[in-house]
Amino acid sequence: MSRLIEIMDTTLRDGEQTSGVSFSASEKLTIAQLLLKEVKVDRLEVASARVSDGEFQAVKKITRWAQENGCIDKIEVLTFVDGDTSVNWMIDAGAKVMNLLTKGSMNHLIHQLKKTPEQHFREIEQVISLARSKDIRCNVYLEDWSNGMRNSPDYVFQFLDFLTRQPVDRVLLPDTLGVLTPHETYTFIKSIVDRYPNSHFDFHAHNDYDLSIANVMEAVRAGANGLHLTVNGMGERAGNAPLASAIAALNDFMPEVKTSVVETSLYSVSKLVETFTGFRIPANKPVVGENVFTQTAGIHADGDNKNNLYFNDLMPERFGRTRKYALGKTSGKANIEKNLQELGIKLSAADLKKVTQRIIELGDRKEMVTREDLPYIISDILDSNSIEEKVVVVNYVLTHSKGLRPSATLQVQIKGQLYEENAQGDGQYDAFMNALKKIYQRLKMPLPMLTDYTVRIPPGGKTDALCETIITWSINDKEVKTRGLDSDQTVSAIKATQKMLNLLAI
Ligand SMILES: CC(C)C(=O)C(=O)O
Repeated sequence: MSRLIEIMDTTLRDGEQTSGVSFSASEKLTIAQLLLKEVKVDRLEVASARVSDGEFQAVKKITRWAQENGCIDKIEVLTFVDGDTSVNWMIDAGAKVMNLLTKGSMNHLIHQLKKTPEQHFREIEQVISLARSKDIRCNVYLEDWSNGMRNSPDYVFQFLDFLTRQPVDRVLLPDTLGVLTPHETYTFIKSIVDRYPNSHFDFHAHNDYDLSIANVMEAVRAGANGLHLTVNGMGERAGNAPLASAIAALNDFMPEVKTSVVETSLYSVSKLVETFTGFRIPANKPVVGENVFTQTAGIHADGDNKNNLYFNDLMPERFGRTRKYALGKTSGKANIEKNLQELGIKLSAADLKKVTQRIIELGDRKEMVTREDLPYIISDILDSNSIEEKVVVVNYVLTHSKGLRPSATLQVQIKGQLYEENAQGDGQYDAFMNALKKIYQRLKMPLPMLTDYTVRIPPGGKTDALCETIITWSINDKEVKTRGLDSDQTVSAIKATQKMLNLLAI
């Protein structure tokens, strides 16, 4: 039978200690509801006591909701060894579980509190006893426990002996400065679990050396009963152990344990926290980052078609996500075909080659091409297919400066002959058109009237590659629309104009 590991999410307490992050009361409640109802973490640490009036109001809002929804025992608040102050704060805020912050290393005890272990334990005992008399349950944090195990293990064990005699539900073991190696995490926790087999121990990792997930796994292997995690790894300095990665690692590498967390809800809570904090999820962040289920190399997309050669167990669907195939200079035909399949578009081999070529060109210019761009690229290419290039805009210089009118110098090749003109205009494109008009007037050739000019970008707002200009022209009472596509808006208008010139020349 698998062992159940309790997951305590501390995004709203330790996560909020990320520099520059502060949740409003409503944001805290929304995140708490999502974490408890959808993600189904076991417990939530929502605030530190006494921090501010705003924090007090937020806790009140959450405890009121939790009372009504029968989960008040899942809401925890970090409190201090401060006589009756934190306990009274808890009572007023309606909270029922306190995580009492105490000193887990001799170093902290001597230099910060300037107290003996006996004094510290006596004060802790008083707070716990008061809290219990008010029907508040107690967990105890041993702050700086990891350094305590390194430098003052006798003190740590003296402390743990003391706690076994207290009405405490859980002992919380923080690697406060994120300094533990996986080996130490295992050894320290194993020695504690072996000595106190009937107590409950949570491990609280920090990510200063990027070892938080490895440490979380070693803590579980050593027998820890619970883990403290945060959404997106938010938290002080380098943050805490990220919830999504920890759950994925436990599920995939430790079949002997299980958690209650619902993997498919991890992405939505991650996005919610990103939105509320403005703290962007790195695109390569495991499980929740934008790019982590995107195959970029064509050879990988090709392998996906051949017995899923490039898949691992982290299938995006597990986390409510989908695999994507990037478009760019390394993506190749296989990636483009995958995207076309998703869009339900079929192309001839010749057109596919042209689309591939265009995407490589865009990629070479360091421009990002998204799936949303693809229909625009295709329609541009199909459009151009049917037009014979009798008129080519060969070269142009466009100027735009403060205090001077925009100007254009233009060279156009018409049926093999090169013509050059320059002109000014109200904008760069207007200057371009005025130069073009001069050439056409010189040749006594008519130019249609521009009657409409529309600019669009592909939907989703994610592209930085493309802008589409659709120009409506009117000539001899007939209307014709041409389209140009480029990352530069003026260039896309010039491309649409060249198409019109070629339609005219037919
Ligand atoms: C405040 C304490 C509990 C903490 O977050 C830590 O030690 O990491």
